[in-house]
Amino acid sequence: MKVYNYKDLSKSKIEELCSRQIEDDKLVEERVTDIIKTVKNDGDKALLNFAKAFDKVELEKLFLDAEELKSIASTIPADAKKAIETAYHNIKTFHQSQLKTEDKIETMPGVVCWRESRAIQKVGLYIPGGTAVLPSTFLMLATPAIIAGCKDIVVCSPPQSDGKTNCYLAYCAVLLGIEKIYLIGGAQAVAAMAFGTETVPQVYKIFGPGNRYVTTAKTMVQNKVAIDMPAGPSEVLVVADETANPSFVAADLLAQAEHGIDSQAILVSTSIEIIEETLLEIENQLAILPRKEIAAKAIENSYAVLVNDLSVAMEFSNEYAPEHLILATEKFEHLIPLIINAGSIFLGNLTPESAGDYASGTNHTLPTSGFAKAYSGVSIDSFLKKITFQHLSTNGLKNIGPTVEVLAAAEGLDAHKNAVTIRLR
Ligand SMILES: NC(=O)c1ccc[n+]([C@@H]2O[C@H](COP(=O)([O-])OP(=O)(O)OC[C@H]3O[C@@H](n4cnc5c(N)ncnc54)[C@H](O)[C@@H]3O)[C@@H](O)[C@H]2O)c1
Ligand SMILES: N[C@H](CO)Cc1c[nH]c[nH+]1
Ligand SMILES: [Zn+2]
Repeated sequence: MKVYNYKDLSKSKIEELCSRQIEDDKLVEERVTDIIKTVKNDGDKALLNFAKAFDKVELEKLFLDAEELKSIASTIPADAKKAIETAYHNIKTFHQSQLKTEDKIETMPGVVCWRESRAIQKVGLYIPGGTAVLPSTFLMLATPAIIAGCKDIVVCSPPQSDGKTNCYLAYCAVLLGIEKIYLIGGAQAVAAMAFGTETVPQVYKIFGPGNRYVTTAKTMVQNKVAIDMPAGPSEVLVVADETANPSFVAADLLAQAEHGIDSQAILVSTSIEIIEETLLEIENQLAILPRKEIAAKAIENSYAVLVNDLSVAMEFSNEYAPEHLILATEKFEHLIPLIINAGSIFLGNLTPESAGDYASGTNHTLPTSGFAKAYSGVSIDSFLKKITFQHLSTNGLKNIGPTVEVLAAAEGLDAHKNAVTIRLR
């Protein structure tokens, strides 16, 4: 991990450090364009071929039904079952609290406006399963979809080498009442849900994180379906001062680094001692990690920045716009108002990012690659449309009518003006 001193960084170097561009981005785009086209043209046949090519499995069929899921789920160990249920409870509790009814507003006497929410009827959820199968993502996506009231919930996840899925995903399906999992991964899953195939239903909005193939596919199908956000390779930025614990900081950096070689783990600190001790701790902790090759590669592509005070650290963080921001300091309260761009925040030295990944209740599907400047993470709102209503009484029509008539005339739109005039007569 390279160490920079903020005061030596030019504006363009800061931009470069905050960009997540990877050399072969073009190649991934070309490959994904081809995958989408093939799924659009060949439907299920393409999906079976891609499963063979990318997931190394010859599937007999493209989904597991309720009976099969129940049977796989029955093999889950008791402690995992309990942990999934606890996580589900917290995620459900937090997301249920986001359901709000808005007030009706009288903008002028007799003119009443309000908004009501309606669930998106057909949604597609992508559950990653390449380097690691993520049942936690299943909970993070399906729980708010169900609370919001989505009617058709299509779930795709890459198949295992035995053409099935694991007991954790299957147990989530049983717990959530999801009766089918489509065994489709990568860009082809996104294409299948965007365009539909003989077997996979077409949806209106696609949700879920994934690798660069998945994320590129989601951005490419946006003229056909809505998407939650670009939620690509995981990233974390830790702001640490002299009150931070280097072992904890190293553990948090490695937790995101182990997701994939293209993950980013950034440390911004006011203390060179904390940076140096964290780097040593990373080496120690890496040595005993089963996924050490992946994590080491991601750490190699990451960096640390020495700053002279915490406000500069926050400035850098806002420019980077991390998916996860950890404030590893006892003085985190003062920093909260300075946060502008970030997906989810972890406060103080005792709040590991993993808590949010699994079980605190907040959603772990979050914007990456700087998209936290404009997108929020998944929430109940992601599964809802907000529809506006208005009602004019006789008095309301009299009050608002002249304003509409004048503005319509100013735009030269006489039919608009007449729709009011005819009622005022
Ligand atoms: N931002 C978030 O909210 C968030 C949350 C969880 C996970 N993540 C990220 O999700 C990602 C999951 O990635 P993953 O790879 O483990 O699983 P994945 O399910 O996203 O991707 C696996 C699929 O990628 C496709 N694929 C692999 N190599 C390919 C190739 N050469 N050409 C075409 N397609 C190919 C295959 O179809 C395979 O099924 C990680 O980067 C992780 O950091 C992000
Ligand atoms: N850190 C990931 C979001 O970037 C979420 C996750 C799932 N499992 C473990 N972590
Ligand atoms: Zn994680």
